[in-house]
Amino acid sequence: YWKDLGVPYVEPTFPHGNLREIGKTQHMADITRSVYRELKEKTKGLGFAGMYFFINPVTMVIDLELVKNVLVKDFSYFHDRAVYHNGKDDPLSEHLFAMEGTKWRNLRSKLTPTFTSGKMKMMFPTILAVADEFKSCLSSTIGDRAGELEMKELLARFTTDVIGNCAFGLECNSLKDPQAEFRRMGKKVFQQSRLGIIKRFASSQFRDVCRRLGVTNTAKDVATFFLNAVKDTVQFRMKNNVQRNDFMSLLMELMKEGKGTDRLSMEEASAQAFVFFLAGFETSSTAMSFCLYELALAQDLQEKARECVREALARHGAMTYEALLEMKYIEMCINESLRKYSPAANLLRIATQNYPVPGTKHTIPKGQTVIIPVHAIHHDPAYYPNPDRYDPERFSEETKAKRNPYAFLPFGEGPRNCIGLRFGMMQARIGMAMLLHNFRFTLSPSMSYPVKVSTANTVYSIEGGLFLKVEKI
Ligand code: HEM
Repeated sequence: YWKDLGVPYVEPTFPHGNLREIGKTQHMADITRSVYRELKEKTKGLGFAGMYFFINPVTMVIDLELVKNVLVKDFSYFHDRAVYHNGKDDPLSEHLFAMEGTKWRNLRSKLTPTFTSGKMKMMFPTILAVADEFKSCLSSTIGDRAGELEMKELLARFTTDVIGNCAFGLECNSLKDPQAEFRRMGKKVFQQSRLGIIKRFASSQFRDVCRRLGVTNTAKDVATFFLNAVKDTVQFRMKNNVQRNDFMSLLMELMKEGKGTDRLSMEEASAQAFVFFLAGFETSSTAMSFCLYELALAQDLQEKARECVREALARHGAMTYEALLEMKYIEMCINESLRKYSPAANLLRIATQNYPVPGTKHTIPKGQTVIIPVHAIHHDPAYYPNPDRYDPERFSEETKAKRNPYAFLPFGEGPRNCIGLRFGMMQARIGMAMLLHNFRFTLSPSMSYPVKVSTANTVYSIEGGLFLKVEKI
């Protein structure tokens, strides 16, 4: 296909196309990074390269101008994401991340008000309370002295409790109880077998056939757990007339208002709660893990970040929403982790109509998957000199202003970008500020460096654990 079109591509193998090593020796980030590196020069003037997911051709966008067209300028051609969903057999798959067309647009505009800065400010005290619990949990584990802790799991428990509290109004208790059901279920969704990863990709490519065959990607026990969690919460709130300023309340309103298909059913509401939970905890906790890892490697940067927290707290007298907004260096450190280790390694779209690629004789045909290789762009020396170096100064106002904004895409871009961006950044900032203010982190002799990336996780994350020496300050 690509050869006939005269488009540079990487030779595929049957039946996986370019995905042969996925979940085995490579993460999807490695695959797209190597295609990007090999073909960037050869695609000058064209702006894209060819790949294969199984037997299907996929367009990989390389030029940032074309990235902007796909995500923003020509959004009307690319409003859907190449994600499989099957509401009939797997109700939890019918969520905002996977929905298409008008149904997606209507729900997106209804859910957007949940994430305004005003709402973030209201949720701030809840997140702070979980951060305090996180601090107590670390303190009691290490006792008076320094101790070695596996921080990746602890951070995942922190974000699980935050999102459980803010989205469901539920105490997930995973900081207190590592075996808490919410944590167990969350883990199960992201840690997949190679077969599970391949099934996910295959179902995204052969959506109609899979729907006819009744293929599902959500494990039965996970589906039962989340459907019951939402049903119980809704029933409890209705019975006891509970009013809260959280995501669940908004969903309950959408279940009451509107007519016909406009009104959310219990299953549809559960699917939205499910995706907010999933999208909310793993991404943020991996971003924090990598940030902590880099700051443990570079003690001077860690000290600078700690100083930034101390100064803001001294100015405001306590950890307030306003103090948090002033912690610019913490934000720079998190952004640099999101650059170097973007939790979502790629963005996916489908062309919903034939798309003539500007300035070329080519057309992306209707139905074809389009991939934007975020991880590869974030490691391109043309945008980030010495890209494997961790350097928060890349996100100073001055340096940022000189860079093409489409070279930084951890939350995607355009109308279909991450709806939870503000919330994700807020919980990461609060978590990092609390950790650095109270503890010092150094490398542990029992861990090998540099850390490896897990090929079994859809999110770009550390293989095994992040063992660090943690010392009270
Ligand atoms: C550091 C944290 C986070 C990262 C790195 C992240 C990243 C992303 C990315 C890359 C996308 C796809 C964007 C695109 O295709 O252009 C996305 C979509 C989405 N994210 Fe996040 N996310 C984070 C936190 C959150 C949180 C906290 C929530 C909810 C509470 C959330 C909910 C969603 C949803 C619902 C979508 C689908 C939006 C749509 O299709 O309309 N995310 N996220």
